[in-house]
Amino acid sequence: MDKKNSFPNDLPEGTISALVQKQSNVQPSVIVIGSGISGLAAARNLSEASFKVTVLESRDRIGGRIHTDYSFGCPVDMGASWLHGVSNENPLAPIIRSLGLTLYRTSGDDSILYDHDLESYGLYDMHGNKVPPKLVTEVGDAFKRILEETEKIRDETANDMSVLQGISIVLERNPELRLDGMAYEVLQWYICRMEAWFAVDANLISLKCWDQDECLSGGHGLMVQGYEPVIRTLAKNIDIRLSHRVTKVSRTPNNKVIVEVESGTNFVADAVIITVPIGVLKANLIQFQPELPQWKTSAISGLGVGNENKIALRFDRVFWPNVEFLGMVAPTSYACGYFLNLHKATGHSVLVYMAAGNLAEDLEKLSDEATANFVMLQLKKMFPDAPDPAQYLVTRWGTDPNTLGCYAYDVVGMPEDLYARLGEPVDNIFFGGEAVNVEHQGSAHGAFLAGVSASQNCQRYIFERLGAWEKLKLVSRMRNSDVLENASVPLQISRM
Ligand SMILES: Cc1cc2nc3c(=O)[nH]c(=O)nc-3n(C[C@H](O)[C@H](O)[C@H](O)COP(=O)(O)OP(=O)(O)OC[C@H]3O[C@@H](n4cnc5c(N)ncnc54)[C@H](O)[C@@H]3O)c2cc1C
Repeated sequence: MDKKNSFPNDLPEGTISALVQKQSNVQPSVIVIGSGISGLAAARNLSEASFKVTVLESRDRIGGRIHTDYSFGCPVDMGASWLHGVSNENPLAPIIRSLGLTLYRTSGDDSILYDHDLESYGLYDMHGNKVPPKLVTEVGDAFKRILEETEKIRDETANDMSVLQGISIVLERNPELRLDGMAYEVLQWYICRMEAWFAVDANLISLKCWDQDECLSGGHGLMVQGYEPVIRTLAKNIDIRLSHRVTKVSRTPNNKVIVEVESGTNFVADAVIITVPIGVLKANLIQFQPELPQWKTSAISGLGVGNENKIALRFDRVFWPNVEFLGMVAPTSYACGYFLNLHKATGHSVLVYMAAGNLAEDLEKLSDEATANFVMLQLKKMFPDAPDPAQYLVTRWGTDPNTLGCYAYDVVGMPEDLYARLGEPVDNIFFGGEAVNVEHQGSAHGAFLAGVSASQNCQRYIFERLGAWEKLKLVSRMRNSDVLENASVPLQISRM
């Protein structure tokens, strides 16, 4: 029996499907916009509760900001690549375990501001001199202290300011924490790494909100086989229409939604779940009829969107040391940089350069070739004899019309309830997506949870409209045996 198109006949009394069948013989329908991890989580949840679900996706592929590229002959994640929180409390753990995927833990530290595994770093200055590991550790300790002092500034000041401003005040007040020479450059590198977490420069990050993310336990682990298998699993048997760019969402007087796509085709359903990136919402690429209320539009415009790009380089041979990260220190955080050494985690001779904030935006002004050349110049500062890469890949998350940025960040002085408001439904329009998750925004697991939560709200809305919410024993969680099969096996952690 095709689960997508009809109800099973043996519906237990008290389920939504049985109730709806009895009342109207019409299966409740939901359109999900976007086939990233959030949209797929929402679609899967609803599909398993016997809703008719259609996913409309603008790209010709699924996964959104999770995108594993295989053109190097091995998996390379050009969007999300880490599982933040390598533990069973991570909502993605059951899927990862059931698929037998391996994680390479780069750091056991749960901190988001200081998530460094110092032993596996190789840092160099602009002239190719290796930074002594002792200095890296010392500056790391100083940076930790600076962050602690910065927290005190936050606690004693009513008004918000940027993290950079907070750090400047700390250095003014504590001359012993000021650094110079190479130590100053290493400090800039730590700031560069922190900026990469938020995907925005430190002069734009809100001090009030900067460390408010909930961090799951277990540290940070790279998905050795890439994130793609997770996406494929969630997408299994879901009706997904690729190359369907939504341009308009209209509510009708009879409680339906009409969703229009670029080609002019309309889709009608009882409700819609929007999981497009915050950058797409901010750019008003989807029109709403009637317009969204002011409390919603101000939440959309109030959030910031950062940018991060990856430049992956495949070489014919490994010529770099066996460390997890190779970094360049410099007089400003903008001029610092780092490469993730995928060889250590996966055995493939691939380096991934990661640029965030202003640098990520500036790189998008260059051609792919010029970007790869820029990255090679950085690499040659460390390894003058580095050969040309055999292949390279360049992302443009900031200008890609399907994304328009990397993920949400907290703007200085923003109201505290923006994420919550973003997640609030407007009648039968529900909102999922990374930026909606109050505790884990900017992450794959946060986006997944936001999708699950939007689908639960959507189910509740439809059941309430049917007037029988209390009577129903709802299934509002992932219960698919396909997905959770073998869920009791442990997470596989490797360390090469
Ligand atoms: C470079 C980078 C590195 C990252 N690293 C990590 C990491 O290591 N670990 C981690 O946990 N998280 C990471 N993230 C964040 C993580 O990737 C995202 O939070 C998550 O994938 C977002 O999922 P989503 O479903 O909310 O959005 P998306 O994955 O963006 O899905 C939204 C979908 O909507 C589609 N869409 C857009 N406009 C329309 C339209 N008009 N009509 C129809 N469809 C539309 C898009 O094509 C897309 O498929 C990273 C992100 C980036 C960009």
